[in-house]
Amino acid sequence: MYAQLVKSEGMKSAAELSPEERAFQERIDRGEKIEPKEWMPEGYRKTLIRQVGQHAHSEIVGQLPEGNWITRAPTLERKAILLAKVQDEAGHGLYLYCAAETLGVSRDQLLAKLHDGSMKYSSIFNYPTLNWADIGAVGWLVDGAAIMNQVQLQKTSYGPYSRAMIRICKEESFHQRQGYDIMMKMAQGTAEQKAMAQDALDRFWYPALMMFGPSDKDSVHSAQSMAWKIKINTNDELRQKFVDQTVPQAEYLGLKIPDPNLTWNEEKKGYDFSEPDWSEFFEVIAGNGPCNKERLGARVKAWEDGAWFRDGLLAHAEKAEARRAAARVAAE
Ligand SMILES: CC(C)(COP(=O)(O)OP(=O)(O)OC[C@H]1O[C@@H](n2cnc3c(N)ncnc32)[C@H](O)[C@@H]1OP(=O)(O)O)[C@@H](O)C(=O)NCCC(=O)NCCSC(=O)Cc1ccccc1
Repeated sequence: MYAQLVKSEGMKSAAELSPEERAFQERIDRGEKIEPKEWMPEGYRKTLIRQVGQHAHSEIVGQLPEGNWITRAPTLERKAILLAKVQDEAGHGLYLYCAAETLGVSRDQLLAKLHDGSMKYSSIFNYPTLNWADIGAVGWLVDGAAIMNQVQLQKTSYGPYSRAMIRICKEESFHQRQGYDIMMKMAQGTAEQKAMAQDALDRFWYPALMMFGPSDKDSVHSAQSMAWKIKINTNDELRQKFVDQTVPQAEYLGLKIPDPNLTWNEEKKGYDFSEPDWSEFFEVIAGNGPCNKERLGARVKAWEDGAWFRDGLLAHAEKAEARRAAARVAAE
């Protein structure tokens, strides 16, 4: 199995693997889960820290575009739903930071890398949410794309990551349903509301397709990550599945996918569709998207504003420890 995979940069051939690495690869090939204290190649650990850490950062930064609309939700019910959804994303982030911590990196270290720009988060959260229809489009398309990826990641080889995905997927499917419900209301509303829904779809379609990462030929990590079953599918496979799932949903809403080349291909039993503008994608992940500075600025400010609270917690823990130490001495 390993020998058949196309090599990615820096990836060893089957013959180059050490005996430990070969035994590790055999465990992966048998479908065994790898648990925190077990031996793993350094590259496996590093790749997981990168992916799980970026995933956690995406959940945390991902609160910002929707959080922006909590105070402006059109009804009390919509507000309560959106509030719950955004809180769920915070929970996913914390859950994923815990999974990353089992690999020997602290949450503070990961956050420092997010804040200095050396770790990424999903490109999608660098686009603005301009009106209420965008909140529908985010739930429908962004959570829809996130689940398409995460359902597969439930089968990932690292135990803590795979278990985190099971819980997260349950919540993400509620998120996607609430987004689709907003789109339904708008698409069935006044002509103006339907136009807003179409406009939101027009703006979010290609950024949602970019969430799956660059096309397979430009994906530097896929081959090694798939050999280690950190990733289960290629970026293009998941993008295709997402398009095939989403087109009928758009048709049901009476909305048009903004792609003149979208056609059903009977032979592959899937849609042919236009690629996103990859130069835009690479600009966004290099920090030059419409909202990168605003998003990162908001996270750095939240970290700095929380300094007094972290200091307080630390001072309290130190006092409590000093009291325990004094009690131990007195008891001796
Ligand atoms: C598929 C991929 C994202 C990328 O495949 P890989 O094998 O890792 O990389 P590949 O070689 O193909 O790419 C080369 C370079 O390009 C980077 N890059 C690629 N794509 C992106 C991108 N879209 N954005 C930014 N950067 C991207 C990639 O890191 C690498 O750069 P590096 O070398 O690190 O500097 C994978 O990491 C994965 O499945 N992650 C887990 C899922 C996950 O993180 N989900 C997040 C959304 S969760 C959510 O949204 C929930 C929610 C909903 C609503 C509201 C709030 C929250």
